[in-house]
Amino acid sequence: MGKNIMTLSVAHLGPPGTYAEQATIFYVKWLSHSSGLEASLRPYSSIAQSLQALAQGETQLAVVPVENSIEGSVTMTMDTMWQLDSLQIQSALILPIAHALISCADSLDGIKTVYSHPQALAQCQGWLRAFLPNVQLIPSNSTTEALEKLEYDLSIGAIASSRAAELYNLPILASRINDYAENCTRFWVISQAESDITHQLPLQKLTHTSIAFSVPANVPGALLKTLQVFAHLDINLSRIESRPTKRSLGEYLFFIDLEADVNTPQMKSALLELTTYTEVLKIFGSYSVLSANDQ
Ligand SMILES: O=C(O)C(=O)C[C@]1(C(=O)O)C=C[C@@H](O)C=C1
Repeated sequence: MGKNIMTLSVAHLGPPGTYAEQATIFYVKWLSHSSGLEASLRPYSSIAQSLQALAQGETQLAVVPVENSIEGSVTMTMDTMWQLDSLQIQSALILPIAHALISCADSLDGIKTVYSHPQALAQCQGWLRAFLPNVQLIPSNSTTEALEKLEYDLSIGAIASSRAAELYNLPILASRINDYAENCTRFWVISQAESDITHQLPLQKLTHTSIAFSVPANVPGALLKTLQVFAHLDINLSRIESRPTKRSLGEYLFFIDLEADVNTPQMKSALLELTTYTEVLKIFGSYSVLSANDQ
């Protein structure tokens, strides 16, 4: 098969109009400009399903949200990355997020229920408390999942992007309702580990590495020992998050982003030394960060 002839498919959270789709469109345009690779978009109904589709080979890439500047980690992404084996991060991209309240109601007074992804509801919680204190908030799989209901029920609102409102031809009742104006979400572009696609994607300077691990016992210094490995080798951490192992209360997995390329001698020896202090260690790979700010 010709190297650049096949069209890649990219899984993302749907239905159309999500921020994940917006991030995917940005990445696909960037791919086409920088390497001539063409890609088609495949929406899935949850973040977990888009990663599972990738793991099962239904698509070659997936674009998933990882972290938001207001609300922090997207837990569904972290948990699924841990559960699925052999996934590799190819790029990170940062997308500015501006939420709108979309509804067919005449005014805010008519709204009884607001749907959105839990991340979006959380990013607008102050605005919701101030302007819609008595509405019922209903979490959905994505910001756009409930949009099709809106034209049939004037008492429903949804929080999504103004781009989504345009796409579904729905009115915006309030714009820029996120509690902090500088709202950004980081996404990862993911492939299967050691897949052919790795060799086709444009070469980039690998500036970050993401890993996750569990520690063998809940003893004093267990986390400290792992962090000291990086401190001693002068490797900077840009993020650390914990998630429950789900095995028992008080037991955690740690997700760490490092500012270094996995192929450097320091990182190679750091990761080797790290295995002495970890139970399970997953290396999600090295990548560079693209900014979708100027789209
Ligand atoms: O529901 C969407 O539109 C998404 O793309 C998901 C998601 C997220 O999970 O963080 C992405 C960006 C915003 O932070 C809000 C929601």
